Amino acid sequence: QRPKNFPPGPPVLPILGNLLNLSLENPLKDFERLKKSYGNVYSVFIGLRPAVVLNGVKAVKEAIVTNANDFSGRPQDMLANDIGERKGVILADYGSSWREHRRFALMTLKNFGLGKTSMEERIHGEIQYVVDTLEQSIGKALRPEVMFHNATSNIICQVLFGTRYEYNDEFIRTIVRCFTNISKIINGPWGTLYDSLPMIRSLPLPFNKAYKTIETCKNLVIPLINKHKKTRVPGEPRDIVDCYLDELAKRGNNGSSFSEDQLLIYVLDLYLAGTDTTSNTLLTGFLYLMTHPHIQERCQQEIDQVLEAKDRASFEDRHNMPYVQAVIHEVQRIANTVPLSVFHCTSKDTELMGYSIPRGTLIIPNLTSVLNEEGQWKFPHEFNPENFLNDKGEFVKPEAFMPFSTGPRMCLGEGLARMELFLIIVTLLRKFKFIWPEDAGKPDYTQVYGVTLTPKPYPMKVQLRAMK
Ligand code: HEM
Repeated sequence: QRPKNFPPGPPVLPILGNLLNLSLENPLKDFERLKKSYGNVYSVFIGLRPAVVLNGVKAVKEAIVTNANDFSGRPQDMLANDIGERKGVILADYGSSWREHRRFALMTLKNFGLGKTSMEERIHGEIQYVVDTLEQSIGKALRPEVMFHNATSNIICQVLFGTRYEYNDEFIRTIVRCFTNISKIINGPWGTLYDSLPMIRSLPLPFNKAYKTIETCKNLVIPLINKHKKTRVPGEPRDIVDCYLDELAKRGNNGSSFSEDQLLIYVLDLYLAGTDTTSNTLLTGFLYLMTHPHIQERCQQEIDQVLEAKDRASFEDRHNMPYVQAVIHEVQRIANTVPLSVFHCTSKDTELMGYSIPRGTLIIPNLTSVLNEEGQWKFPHEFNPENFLNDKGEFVKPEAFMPFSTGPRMCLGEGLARMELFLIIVTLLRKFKFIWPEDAGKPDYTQVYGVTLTPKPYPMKVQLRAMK
């Protein structure tokens, strides 16, 4: 039953809690409906587990920014944590190991060139393979999901392992398949049942496959780490794995949170967080650009004007491209790539907007409710770059733009993701015209639910643009 002064919510059934109020396939509409009945801060029981859902910019910020110390934990007893052994960054609880690994990730991402040229070099290097793939597809319809997925995967692989893979490489294909399967299990009905009903966890049910699959991933990465150990020159890191090994040598074994076991999960974390998110955002972007040709053309005009004869775009050019910036941000708003953020958890008994919330309560920041919140956007329910432009046509970023979440747990890959989105979209729009194939019927903007939202697979046609 609800603790005293807990946020309101639908009546709770024994054992099942509110599972019957939520679609296990896609609960986003249910969360929206419950908001209408119970307000911006309400509670649901996912089986036996109490959860508080935060809706709208005010409630989300008040919890995870203003009261960040109380609201920045991660639940530690769900399938995802059990698989990840509570290590790494994404699912680590709010504490010193998380803090050290987060700081280290931000620092190493910076040293590998975020904001400097070398990250741009790596991204541009990978874009060339995308350009080649598109050039080979001129005149034919192609399905872009594998291409974008491989590109974002390679960018993060270069930062992590200093290497990229051919688009048909077995490593990439296996790791992508494994992560897709794990995320399907975690998000699907079996994962939800595992999280809601602890008594079924020891039974031989389909969620056990997730443990086997993560072993396959680890077995792919262990040889890479071993190779780094053999070939590295201490103090001269080539990539993040080398940086971590340097740090490990420096810290030794005296109580540090850094260890080789941590490294394995840390690397898998960054790979996982950095791939699907960015590629799904790109997929949404090109779906909308193809089906809104006037917006695509206006971007191309601005790109031609700003880049003139320059041989390629740099991230700095964004400051001269307000319209392109507005389009990319609008793509992120509509893509709503991580719709319920990553779940948080209260780390102590606390209060929010007059309600009492005990320690250990699951917190669901409903980013969807912020990205389409009425009153925060000029056009909350349509794809319209005007959401990010003021009367003078200048780029502005409303407070409710939080696809990367906010507060101390906010996405640490934001800088990398934004650089990738900008350079990929600008380079491709400069070179190609993207066309919705005539025989493809009406575009379907429905998204497939998961930790990340994905557009349904769609076809794409490309034509070379005459370079100005
Ligand atoms: C468009 C692309 C991306 C989106 C929309 C996105 C979104 C998010 C969101 C919503 C969170 C949860 C924040 C919270 O718990 O409040 C998150 C966390 C995280 N993201 Fe991203 N992300 C993207 C790209 C990336 C990339 C490229 C990386 C890789 C470097 C990355 C690494 C992480 C990590 C490590 C966390 C966990 C942070 C923590 O728990 O402290 N993300 N991201």
